[in-house]
Amino acid sequence: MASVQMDLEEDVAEVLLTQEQIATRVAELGAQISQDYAGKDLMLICILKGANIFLADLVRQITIPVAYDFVAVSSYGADTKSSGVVRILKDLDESVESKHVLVVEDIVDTGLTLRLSYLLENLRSRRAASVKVCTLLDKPVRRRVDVPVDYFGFKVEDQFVVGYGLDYQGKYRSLPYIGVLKPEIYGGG
Ligand SMILES: O=P(O)(O)OC[C@H]1O[C@H](OP(=O)(O)OP(=O)(O)O)[C@H](O)[C@@H]1O
Ligand code: HPA
Ligand SMILES: [Mg+2]
Repeated sequence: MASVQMDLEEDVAEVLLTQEQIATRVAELGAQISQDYAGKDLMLICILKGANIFLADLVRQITIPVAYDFVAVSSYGADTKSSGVVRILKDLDESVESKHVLVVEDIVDTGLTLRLSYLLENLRSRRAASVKVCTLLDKPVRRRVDVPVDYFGFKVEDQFVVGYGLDYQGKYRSLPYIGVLKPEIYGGG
């Protein structure tokens, strides 16, 4: 592995999900979504930045026609805890009217990003035919507000995870697997 990746790896205490485990599960999700949305006008909406790697892999496992667009809503900033304030930084470029929308997230943790952004309500008010949520990781023990998760890759425990798009202070997104950071990295140990 390249030396930059080796530097990042030194901060990882444990690999939680390997590249292979992720790929297998993403393929299963792609197959399920292809079956569920067959014959429908499917549009994936990726929440930047964390979900972009999942989106890129997921769309290539979907075997029906699929479009995608991006929104940016950020709450975590540089911290490991949600600030509770969610800003819309970038809106959709395309209309979702009469499309079956699947919102793609890397992780649903407290649920505040999806809830406080009113993204799901917003998409419904723009007359999407349906609005569902697909997240790679679901961390239900930390949930503070109810969020409908229609598809998930893996459930995770109450640990701050990085890699495969997930960051800590903007770092670690490029790791090909999902790992747990050493507590000393974020002052937790
Ligand atoms: O359910 P929650 O507790 O709200 O946490 C989940 C959200 O937090 C992360 O985004 P972040 O705000 O870190 O932005 P990023 O994707 O640009 O890293 C992640 O990508 C989710 O969007
Ligand atoms: O565990 C996490 N890792 C990275 N970003 C996150 N945003 C919410 N939870 C997490
Ligand atoms: Mg983040």
